[in-house]
Amino acid sequence: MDLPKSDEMVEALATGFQNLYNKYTRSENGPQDGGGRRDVYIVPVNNNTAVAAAADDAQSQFLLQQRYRPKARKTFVFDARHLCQVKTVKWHMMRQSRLRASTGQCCPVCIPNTSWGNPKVKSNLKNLLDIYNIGNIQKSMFGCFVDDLKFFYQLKSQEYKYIYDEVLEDEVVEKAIAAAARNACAEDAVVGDSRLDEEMKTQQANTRRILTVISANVKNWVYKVIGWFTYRMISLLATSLVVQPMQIDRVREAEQSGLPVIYLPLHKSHMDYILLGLVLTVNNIKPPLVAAGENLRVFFISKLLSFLGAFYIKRHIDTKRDQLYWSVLSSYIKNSMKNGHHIEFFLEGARTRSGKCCVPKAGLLSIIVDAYREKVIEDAWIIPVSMNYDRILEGNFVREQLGQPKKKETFFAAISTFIKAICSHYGIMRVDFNKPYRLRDLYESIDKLTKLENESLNKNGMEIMSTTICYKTTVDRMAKHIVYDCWKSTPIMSTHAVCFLLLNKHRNGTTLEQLAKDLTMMRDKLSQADRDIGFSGMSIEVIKHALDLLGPKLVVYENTDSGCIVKPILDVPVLIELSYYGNNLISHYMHQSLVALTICKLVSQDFLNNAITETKISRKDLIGDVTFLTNLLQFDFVFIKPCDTLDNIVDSVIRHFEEEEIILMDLMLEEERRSQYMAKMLDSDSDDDYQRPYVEIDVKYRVSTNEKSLNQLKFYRSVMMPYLECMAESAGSFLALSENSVTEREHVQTILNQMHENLEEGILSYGESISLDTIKHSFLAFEKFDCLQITTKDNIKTLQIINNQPSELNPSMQAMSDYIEEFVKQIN
Ligand SMILES: O=P(O)(O)OC[C@H](O)CO
Repeated sequence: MDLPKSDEMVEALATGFQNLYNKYTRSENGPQDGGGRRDVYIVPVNNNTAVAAAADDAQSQFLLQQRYRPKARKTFVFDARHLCQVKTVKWHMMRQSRLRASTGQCCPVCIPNTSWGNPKVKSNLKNLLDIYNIGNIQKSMFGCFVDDLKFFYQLKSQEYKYIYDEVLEDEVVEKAIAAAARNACAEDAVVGDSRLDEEMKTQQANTRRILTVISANVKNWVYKVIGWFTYRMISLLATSLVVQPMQIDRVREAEQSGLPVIYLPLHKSHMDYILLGLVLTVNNIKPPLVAAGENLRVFFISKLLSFLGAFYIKRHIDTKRDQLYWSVLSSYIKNSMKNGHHIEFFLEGARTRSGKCCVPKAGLLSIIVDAYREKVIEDAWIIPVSMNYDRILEGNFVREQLGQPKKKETFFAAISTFIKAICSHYGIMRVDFNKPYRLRDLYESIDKLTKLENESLNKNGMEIMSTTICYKTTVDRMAKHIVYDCWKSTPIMSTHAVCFLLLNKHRNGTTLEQLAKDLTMMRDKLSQADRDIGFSGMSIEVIKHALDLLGPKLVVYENTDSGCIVKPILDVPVLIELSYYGNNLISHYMHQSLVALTICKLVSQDFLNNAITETKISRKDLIGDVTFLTNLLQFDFVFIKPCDTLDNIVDSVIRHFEEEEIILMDLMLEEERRSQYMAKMLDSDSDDDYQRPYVEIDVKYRVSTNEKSLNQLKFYRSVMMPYLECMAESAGSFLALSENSVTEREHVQTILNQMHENLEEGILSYGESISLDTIKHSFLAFEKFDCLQITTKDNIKTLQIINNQPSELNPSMQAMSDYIEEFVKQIN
């Protein structure tokens, strides 16, 4: 029978009350009022009454009461009168606190002594753009403009020691000066004392010059004035500047411990330095000295940034050739920490051009680790930070990704960006601090891993790493661990989610309703996976907000027969810009995508076109191909933490795919897995593990033919496909070369042109595959695979194909190209 809506509601309420009635009973035990009347209370029906009665001794009664009463009374008891009052009294609705993933925890393997805490915490975000939200500032009659000025004026002045002389007198720097002087005289036939003295003076002057450029010159009053000015400006640009107070408290605690704090943010925008400094300043936490690239040394701005703690460093340092420079820089950073300064630098070196996190460079981190090993500092706090924007101030990096040279930073460019910025809007900005941990803990854990690896190389009769290489590997792994964790805990902003869905699910457009449905589903899945979501509210409103920020140049609305359709514009520059935002989600999908790419390669084409019903793939093949992909993309992604293994990652993806019914659950598979596990356990327990070879049992996975599962598999595959397409184009380009060698600049251009042509012809499926970064990274990967040789002379890079006898370990460029093509073949 079809009930009208109102009848349905009455039915539902009646059933609800009936259930409630069955669960509760009347009790006369309520407190007496003034007139001696007792309130009637409703209490839950105690199913254990019978049990309680049977318990004859006082102790068991007491124990039962302890077990059942407090919880029941606290949770359920309510006054019956309130039920009658509900119609007349205004309800005070208690909003249930939203729970938020407690992201940014330390690695439980490498930092085992820091507690993990709850996976979910009460959502308690704070908008710092509301000045009355920050400190004890009271609203005055003059309004917030004057109030925030007063707030900045009253901020605590921090102590910043100028350490120029300490560095000049540092023994290491003195030795480097002497070495540089000796080197300069090395070519002279006869070197007298006066010649050496002269050269020493030249090198000392050189050192002073270097140091003047490097040294920050922090002024507290500038911090306050500029702090206030930036605060006002950001209030104009952004809706909110969001932080989590709990994270700020942790940072404050670390900062007050007396150890130097090393802030390591992921680099998205030039706003990063400003935001981090501002967030710390308004919370009365001493801001760090910030390593800035020499490209930011532009008129006026460089001085200003130096007053705010920026110290300028060369973008590329050759530690062997630039020994004097390196020793001055190291000494400056070490002495800064020794003198109570905190340090901030970007492990990735430059801002990400693709939106995803970049593979880190370990140079500056090695100085910090050196300082600890040389006992210049007792230890330090590591705080990975992520700054997130609904939209970045820089606009986009499309020009550079399409191969055009980077525009130089100038004073006028900065002013024009600033003017453009205040005429636009940038939505929400977020600053998240991961849980601080000790440098020593991370260093010692990773160092142990490296040493174990070296031991195993030794036992297997392979060439071991030298002490220097061991140390370099450790620091490199530390850097990778830090960015991996940080990227994985970065919150997802509204624009990220919408762009990701448009590119990977609805390239040809969809209705707002469908997009909202997908967004809701994605939010749920991300929350289940403990990813923090940087937006709230109804999905449809979130989408409108994101589309509004992205603007009409990227996404259009189209009226069709089936209603209003939201559609990304499929031009290359637009796709690159959309993928910049969408790529933030790759951190969540990258492992699934690697496995999906491999499954699609391993199963036959017929299967994906639904022509055959079932196929099996071997785990060994799967692992082999995933390993290849991680090596191929090693300059684009950090896929694995140093303390984890690819096997673990593949296993967890397989489990996830089983839940999604992409891989079919198989009892046999479980058996095989168990025996695999047992075999491994027995093998590791065994004393004579070097005599007996370990026999791996191969497991076969059944891939589902269900249409829904196949679509899901194709979705995962699409996430990383642009990177694979770019790699395939790059490998293919070498096969068409008439010469054996070519300059990098020339060849990059050839590849870019070829990609544009292939896109038009439909050979390439994803416009966003066209990416300068990935092309350059492909060269480095091919060099690692010994297919390509890269030589640099007079700052010109030359690429040369290696025509060695190809083997399984060293595939030729042809084999490399064929192999990658198998991953990117088009499927319906
Ligand atoms: O992204 P880049 O290459 O402009 O470098 C940005 C660095 O922050 C300079 O300090």
